Amino acid sequence: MIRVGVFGANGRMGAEVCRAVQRVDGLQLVAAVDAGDPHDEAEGCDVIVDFTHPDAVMENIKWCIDRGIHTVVGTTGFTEQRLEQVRAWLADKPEVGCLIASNFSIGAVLMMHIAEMAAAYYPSVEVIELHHPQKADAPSGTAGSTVELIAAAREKAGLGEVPDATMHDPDGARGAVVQGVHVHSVRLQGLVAHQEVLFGGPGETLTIRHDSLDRASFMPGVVKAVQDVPSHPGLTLGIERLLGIE
Ligand SMILES: NC(=O)C1=CN([C@@H]2O[C@H](COP(=O)(O)OP(=O)(O)OC[C@H]3O[C@@H](n4cnc5c(N)ncnc54)[C@H](OP(=O)(O)O)[C@@H]3O)[C@@H](O)[C@H]2O)C=CC1
Ligand SMILES: O=C(O)C1=N[C@H](C(=O)O)C[C@H](O)C1
Repeated sequence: MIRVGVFGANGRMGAEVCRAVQRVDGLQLVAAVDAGDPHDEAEGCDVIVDFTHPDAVMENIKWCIDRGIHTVVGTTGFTEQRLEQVRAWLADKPEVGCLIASNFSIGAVLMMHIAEMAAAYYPSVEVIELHHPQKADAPSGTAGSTVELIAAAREKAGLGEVPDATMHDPDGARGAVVQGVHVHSVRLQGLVAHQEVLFGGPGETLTIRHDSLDRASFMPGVVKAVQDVPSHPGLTLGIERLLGIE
């Protein structure tokens, strides 16, 4: 039996995770912690799942690692600097695992993987991410992970700059430029989490789109991560290995 705690338990994702954990044999929900609650009720957990806020997540991860508790982290806002900090904390606790994923939905992981494959073949690329208006950050963590994969694939293929990346754009109508790729963030009532990756070359375009229509889409990935993390010490990024995608 894996004893599971959830940080951000009253939030949109945290509440869904609490319900999902309670439905799975072999997992036991023992702590549901939200902002302002004392963390000590989560002391005896084997794994803590964090869906909180980019401003809170680092402190939460440190709290868990210090106590030898494995973590599954869906909260966004990770930079290379933050990941280095997590690696440093884990170095002092070699038996502890921490899995951080910008997106736990299978379709989103496949979208990123397919975008990485396509990136070498098209000079033009842009990302449009679309989310509910309560989302705390922009661009999304998924868009950040996607452009990181695209940028690496472009570099490996010897592609130079995206052709129109230096256009005069005084009002930001062309979106943010992240790792050389234009990223547009739409926030709209009625949406959950969606992303399009658009590729363009001579006489053709390719659009890869993923839609999370319900937060249920993230739960199989979160549950797999909770079951996996105790046997995988150190830092794991993404759920690709859990899905057999490399
Ligand atoms: N990786 C993935 O697949 C996904 C990632 N996300 C990410 O997860 C995060 C949360 O999203 P969402 O559920 O929509 O956000 P919500 O705002 O609905 O939920 C976050 C919850 O965490 C609480 N909280 C804030 N700080 C702490 C803390 N220190 N300890 C415990 N609880 C805390 C908040 O309380 P209060 O409101 O009082 O501050 C709130 O109840 C975001 O970063 C989002 O991008 C979302 C969906 C999927
Ligand atoms: O805040 C959300 O809702 C989501 N956040 C993650 C992100 O920033 O990529 C994952 C998904 O897009 C939903």
